[in-house]
Amino acid sequence: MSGRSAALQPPSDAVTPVRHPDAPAPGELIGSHYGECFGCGDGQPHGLHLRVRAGEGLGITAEFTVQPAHQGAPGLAHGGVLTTALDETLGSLNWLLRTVAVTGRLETDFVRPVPVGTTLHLAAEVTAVAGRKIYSTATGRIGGPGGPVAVRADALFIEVKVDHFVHHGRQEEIRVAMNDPDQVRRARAFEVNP
Ligand SMILES: CCCCC/C=C\C/C=C\C/C=C\C/C=C\CCCC(=O)SCCNC(=O)CCNC(=O)[C@H](O)C(C)(C)COP(=O)(O)OP(=O)(O)OC[C@H]1O[C@@H](n2cnc3c(N)ncnc32)[C@H](O)[C@@H]1OP(=O)(O)O
Repeated sequence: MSGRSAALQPPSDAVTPVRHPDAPAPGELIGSHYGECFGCGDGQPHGLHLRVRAGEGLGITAEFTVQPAHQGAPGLAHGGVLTTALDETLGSLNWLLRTVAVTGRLETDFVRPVPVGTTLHLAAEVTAVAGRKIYSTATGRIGGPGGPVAVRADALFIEVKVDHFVHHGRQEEIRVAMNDPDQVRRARAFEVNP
């Protein structure tokens, strides 16, 4: 059963965006956007450590292996953790558009339980853009990239400036991030749009 809410239906003036000329090449492993990110950072021992690759066109793929720390029921992944994996994969589409955007709305269908130890094969794509609104969709499959769907999601991301994080983030972490040349370089890569 899947029914998208009205907020996730692109308006009639929505367009199909183009992949940014500086987007990572298809097959390229996309590094973490922030080392302390719960979804993709190496600095979080219980994080998802999601590994994301650029796909063709407006698509991306990712893998996440469910760890014991991710349980919601004995031996099964927590639904919120699975949603995080989808959110992180959908967020990584930012790299293809070279746009900084945050999740505004995210709707998840949980289709099959996902046992601990399972590698979730995720795939996401941008479906439409209308002004600052970016519409996207994702699936998580088990057993392989062509395996049965365990989770799927539709999302609306909203474009923001890098300043969004500087303004809203706790100063302690912002200070550390801004003193890290690698982090500043990653953030700057998004500020240069054609
Ligand atoms: C120095 C450190 C830098 C670190 C950053 C470095 C690099 C980052 C770069 C890239 C990152 C790459 C990968 C990221 C991967 C994964 C990240 C995971 C993603 C997340 O996990 S991210 C956290 C959760 N996320 C939030 O923390 C958002 C909280 N929220 C807000 O910050 C505001 O709420 C905001 C900004 C969303 C909107 O606020 P706003 O004032 O800018 O805009 P406004 O309200 O006018 O909305 C404009 C149009 O969007 C429509 N709209 C808005 N919200 C909607 C909703 N919920 N449902 C339906 N429609 C919605 C309106 O209806 C209007 O539509 P219309 O134009 O048609 O009227």
